[in-house]
Amino acid sequence: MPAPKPEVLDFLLHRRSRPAKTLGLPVPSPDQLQPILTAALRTPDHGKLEPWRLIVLARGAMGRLVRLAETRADALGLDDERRAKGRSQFEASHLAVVVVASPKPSDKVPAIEQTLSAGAACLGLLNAAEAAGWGANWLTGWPAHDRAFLREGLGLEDHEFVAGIVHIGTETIAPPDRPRPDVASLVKWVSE
Ligand SMILES: Cc1cc2nc3c(=O)[nH]c(=O)nc-3n(C[C@H](O)[C@H](O)[C@H](O)COP(=O)(O)O)c2cc1C
Repeated sequence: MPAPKPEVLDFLLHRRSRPAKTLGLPVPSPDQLQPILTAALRTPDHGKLEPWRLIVLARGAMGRLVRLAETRADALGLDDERRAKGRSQFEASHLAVVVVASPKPSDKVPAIEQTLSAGAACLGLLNAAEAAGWGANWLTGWPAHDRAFLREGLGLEDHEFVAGIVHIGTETIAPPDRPRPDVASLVKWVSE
């Protein structure tokens, strides 16, 4: 049995996101981000298909994405609230990592399992960022589901999609934790 790592278990018992709009400067440097990305991609992956890839959005990319979100909101006829939501995550962000689900053709590994692996990479990214002392938040929003935004803004191919846009930065305030699940009501033990 591997040696217990109580500090790691304690971390997992208390890990939490920080709202993207409360994340400020500084953000991780490329060198600081590298182990976080490496940890994120050390994710369970049935068949070693690597059905994901990452796009790091630096501050310089955000203005272009804000403008594209505006253009797409016009094209889609979105109301002011939806328009502002689509824009705001890029407006407020200094650094984000897009986890792109990039499914691979496989007779053995169903598409859903490849999607789950991409989701696991998102959680790995969140946890690694927090473990490294940063705040992070996993968002999507309508632009993450808009094919034109994905193609023009992020260069995704048509078979690819966004599993998550994980914003990373420095915590400025610590809002109260959200209520957590009642574990007993969600776990069933089966013994025979
Ligand atoms: C796939 C996915 C997409 C999400 N997209 C959004 C979003 O667009 N906007 C939002 O406010 N929260 C979104 N959330 C929820 C946030 O990540 C939220 O902060 C998170 O559930 C808090 O969880 P934690 O504190 O356990 O990390 C999303 C969560 C998941 C799993």
